[in-house]
Amino acid sequence: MPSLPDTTHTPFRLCEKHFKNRSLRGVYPTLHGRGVIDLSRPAKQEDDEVWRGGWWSAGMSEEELRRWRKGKGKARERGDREEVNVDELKRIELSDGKVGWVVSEGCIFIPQYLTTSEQLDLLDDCLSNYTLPPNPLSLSTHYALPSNLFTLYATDSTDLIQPLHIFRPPSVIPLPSSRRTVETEPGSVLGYDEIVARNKEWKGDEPSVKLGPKRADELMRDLRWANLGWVYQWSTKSYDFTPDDPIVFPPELAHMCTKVVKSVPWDLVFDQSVEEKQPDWSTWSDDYVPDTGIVNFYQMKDTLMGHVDRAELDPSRPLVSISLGHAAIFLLGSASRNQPPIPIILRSGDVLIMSGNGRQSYHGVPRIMEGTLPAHFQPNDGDEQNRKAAKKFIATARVNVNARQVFPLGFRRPDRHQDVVA
Ligand SMILES: O=C(O)CCC(=O)C(=O)O
Ligand SMILES: [Fe+2]
Repeated sequence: MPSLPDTTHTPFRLCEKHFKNRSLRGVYPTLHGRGVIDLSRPAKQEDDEVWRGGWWSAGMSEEELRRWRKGKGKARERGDREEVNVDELKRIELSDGKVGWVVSEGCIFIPQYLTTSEQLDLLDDCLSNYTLPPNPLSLSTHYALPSNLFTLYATDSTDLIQPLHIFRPPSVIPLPSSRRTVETEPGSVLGYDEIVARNKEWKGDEPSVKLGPKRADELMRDLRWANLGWVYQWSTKSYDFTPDDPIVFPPELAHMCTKVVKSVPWDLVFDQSVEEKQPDWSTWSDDYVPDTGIVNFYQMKDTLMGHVDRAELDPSRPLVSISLGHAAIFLLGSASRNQPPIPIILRSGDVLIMSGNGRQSYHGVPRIMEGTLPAHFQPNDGDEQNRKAAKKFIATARVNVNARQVFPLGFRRPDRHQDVVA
C-alpha cells in the first residue's frame, strides 16, 4: 500500500526536516520553490564555496555543473539561483551607512555588519574570555571544569577533566520525584515576582552519572553554550533573579549591540499606521543596553530546534544576534508553527535583530553548511596561541552570539531597594 503523506508535522517542522536532510549536501538548498535569502556572500567566496562545499545553484543541471567545475560554465552569470525576491523586502539604510533588510515584522537582517578583523576579535573573545568563570557553560553542571578550559585546549593539554558525579555520593543526589516539573510559561507573562519565587525553589540541575573524564579538546567539542550576564536557567525557562547583581555583561559586546540598535531607523522598520502593534521603540536609542546573552557553539552536525525566546520582562526589546565562522540556515517563522518560515543563510559577520512582535517568532537552526568558512579564518604563520586555537576550533564550527535586555534601564526590582544598573 502506498504510504500516505505525513500530515502531522507543522509547516515549520517540515521545513526543519527539509534542511536537516544531509543528502541535500551539494544542492543549494531551496524549499518548494521558495528561495533562501542569501544576501551576504561575496562573489569570490561563492566560487570558493562551490569548490569546497559543493553548494551550487538549485537550477543547475549535472552537465552545467560539470562545465562549471571545469571553469567553463556560465551558470553563475545566469543568476538562476532561486532566492526570495529581495526587491520585495524593505531596504533600510543605517545611520552608519550600512544596509539592512526588514525580513519580517521587527526582524532586520544586516549582511556583513562586522569587518573580518571584528569577526576574528569577537571569536577570540567568545572562546578565550566569555568561557571564563563566573559565566556558566553548558558543561558546568556535569564537569569539574578548570577555570582555563580554552587555554588547556590551546596548549593541547592532555590533562583529564573529571565529571562532577564522582564527587557526589548517589544519596546526595535528589530523587527524580523531588525534581520540579518544567514550566513553559514565558517569563514576560509570569512577571518578576513569580519568576523570583519559582527560582528560589529550584535546587539546580543534577550532574549526569553517565559521563567519564575527558580532555580539554574533547570538552571544547562538547561545549554548546556560554551564558553572559543574567543567568538563564534552561530547566525553568526563566532567568535567575535571586542574586543582588548580575554577572557583568561584556562591555565591548554591549557597545557593539547598542551601536547597531542606535543606528537603525526604527520609524521605517515599524509601520506607523498600525498604532496598536507598535513597540515603544522611541526610547531604544537611549535605554537599550543588553544585560544577558548566550554564546552558542555549534559543531557541524549540531542543530537548534525551533523555539521562541520569551523570558525577558519586556517581550519586544531588540535581540541582537551575530554569526561567526561557518554559515547556517536560519529559519525565521512567525508566532505560529503553522506558517512556513523564511530560510535565511546567516554568514560570518551578519547581524540579525529581532524586535517588536518579531520577538514572538519561532526560529531555529536546522543546518550548519559545510565548506562555508570564510578565508580569513584560515591559519596564518603570525597567529599567536589563542588566535591559532580559535581558528582550529572554528574550522569545524559556527559560533552565534546573541544579546538581550531582561530589565529596561532603571527597572526597580520590587523585592530589592536598589535600581537595576545594566
Ligand atoms: O544560532 C542562531 O543563529 C540562533 C540562536 C538562538 O536562536 C538562541 O540562542 O536563542
Ligand atoms: Fe533563539
